[in-house]
Amino acid sequence: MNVPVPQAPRTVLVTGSARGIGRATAARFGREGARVVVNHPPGERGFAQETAELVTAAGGTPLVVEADVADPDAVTAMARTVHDTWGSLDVLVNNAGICPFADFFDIDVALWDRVQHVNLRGVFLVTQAFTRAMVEAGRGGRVLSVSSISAWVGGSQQVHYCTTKAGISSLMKSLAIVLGPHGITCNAVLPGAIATDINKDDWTDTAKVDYFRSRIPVGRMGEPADVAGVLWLLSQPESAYMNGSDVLVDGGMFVNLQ
Ligand SMILES: NC(=O)C1=CN([C@@H]2O[C@H](COP(=O)(O)OP(=O)(O)OC[C@H]3O[C@@H](n4cnc5c(N)ncnc54)[C@H](O)[C@@H]3O)[C@@H](O)[C@H]2O)C=CC1
Ligand SMILES: C[C@H](O)[C@@H]1OC(=O)[C@H](O)[C@@H]1O
Repeated sequence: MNVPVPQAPRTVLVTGSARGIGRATAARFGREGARVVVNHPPGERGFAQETAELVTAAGGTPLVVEADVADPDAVTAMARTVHDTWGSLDVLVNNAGICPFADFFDIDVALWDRVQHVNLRGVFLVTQAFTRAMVEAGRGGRVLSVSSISAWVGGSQQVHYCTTKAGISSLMKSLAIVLGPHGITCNAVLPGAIATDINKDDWTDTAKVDYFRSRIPVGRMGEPADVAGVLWLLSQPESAYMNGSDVLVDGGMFVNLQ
């Protein structure tokens, strides 16, 4: 099936868009006049409202929806709200994620499960809930999931986290096969070191920040807009033949071994 050109205004869901990369991505899609679902977990409505104001200021139309992506019932309710309000999506950005740094021997089952449920099960739940209607709508579309450079490398304090990022990348490859025949492409974006809250505490270690910066050929840490721009690019008609790809967004950090 030829992938139809998405018709403006497009309807976009960005999970975890109260802050960080998700916020920048929601605002970026707002700039094209999109209808943007701003998703946030319980307790972050204030941040989400700030994102909604940015979407509106950029020219888009926001819809703030609370849902913990790890909670199947909350995801089902979010899908019902979005479909009742705007119908099916054109673009799904699976962005929500957590990375509570911890020593391997300090990771208990509860922490392991929480990271797995938010970062990986959440992508499964949201993608299944929303692509079912996308298939029925027959307009094609995009599923873009934020994996990480951590899908390709390890982290001594990220044993629980890196596995979820590798899982996201793998999930997109299988879904590329399932959804491709419906004109819905599935790709993973793999950011490197991006200055957001997820790193706020970890980057108080100035030696680590200096090491990261020394590994990045473009000479700077990433910003949320660096990732948002690539996510927007991958939503464009010109990316229609990318399906099952991993797209590094790291300034050259991964390849810079020597
Ligand atoms: N900042 C970085 O260096 C990198 C980040 N990433 C990924 O980028 C994505 C966004 O993270 P950042 O913006 O950096 O961090 P962040 O901590 O600034 O933002 C995370 C977002 O996820 C939301 N969130 C957390 N748990 C949620 C849940 N259960 N349900 C719904 N939303 C939830 C938060 O409200 C927040 O908006 C994550 O998937 C992260 O793994 C990947 C590679 C590098
Ligand atoms: C949370 C990490 O510091 C950040 O997110 C990732 O996926 C990479 O490991 C980055 O360093």
